Amino acid sequence: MSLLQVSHVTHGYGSAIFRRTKRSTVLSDVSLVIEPGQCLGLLGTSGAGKSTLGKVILGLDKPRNGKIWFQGIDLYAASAAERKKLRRDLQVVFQDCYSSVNPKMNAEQIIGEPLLNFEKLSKQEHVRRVEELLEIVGLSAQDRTKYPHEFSGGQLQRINIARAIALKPKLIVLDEAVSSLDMVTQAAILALLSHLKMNFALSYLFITHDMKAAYQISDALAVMEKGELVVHCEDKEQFMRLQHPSVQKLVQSMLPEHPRFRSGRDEGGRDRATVPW
Ligand SMILES: Nc1ncnc2c1ncn2[C@@H]1O[C@H](COP(=O)(O)OP(=O)(O)OP(=O)(O)O)[C@@H](O)[C@H]1O
Repeated sequence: MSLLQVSHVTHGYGSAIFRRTKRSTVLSDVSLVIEPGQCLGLLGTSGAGKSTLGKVILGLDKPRNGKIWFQGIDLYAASAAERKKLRRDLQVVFQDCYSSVNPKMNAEQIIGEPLLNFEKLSKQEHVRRVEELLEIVGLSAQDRTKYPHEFSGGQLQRINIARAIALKPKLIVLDEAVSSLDMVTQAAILALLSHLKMNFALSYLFITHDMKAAYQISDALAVMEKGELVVHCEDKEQFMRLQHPSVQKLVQSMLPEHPRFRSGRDEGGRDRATVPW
């Protein structure tokens, strides 16, 4: 059974006014799957509908049509008890690490919030779990008393990741989660996410416009255009070889500056199926 199955989802915004329907379609008949332990990179230009799909998958925005199956349960038809369980297993990390946290809460309060909501831990156990989570994401136990303004953007995104993994979820929606970070920090956070995925058997929906970042972290890749899923490929190496114009454009966008890697052929005249670095 797939972990997540998005089945023929259509969604839009707007409302019917005086019987005249003024609605825009943002998602058109989107279907995809994410398997346990898999990262699906979801690419597309601005306004393609990626974040809207993320919200629909998170259970935050009921689609007009179609179904979201998460762990075999119809997300929008689930009972209250089922929804509570699904909420634990479905987490999110957004792009803006600063607006994702309450500036008046310290790291312990931020990371510990889901634990307080979902688990009954003693004060001692609670602190120990928070300290452990801080260390898992590459910060130190002493950081628990610090406030958001005392962290860099990269460190704060680590705090957001620690909060997202606190309840040992199955799927994390990473919505442009590394996009606002500088290249070095971005690489470090991508390495952390890959490490966590392997060690905690996590699955990700990695929403991005950055082909290089998507290639680095994903197993499968998909492309959205104007609300439609135009490409969905289970194997990222195979994706790189697709002739679809959107894929070609994305592959070109990630070619390194070095002339050796600019052409589609290597020194021996062989096809470069993938981009080496
Ligand atoms: N709450 C909303 N009300 C009305 N329109 C919305 C709303 N949220 C998004 N949209 C519109 O839906 C379309 C898709 O937006 P969405 O944010 O899902 O795209 P995206 O691919 O994630 O783009 P970006 O990479 O810029 O975030 C856009 O045209 C956007 O203006």
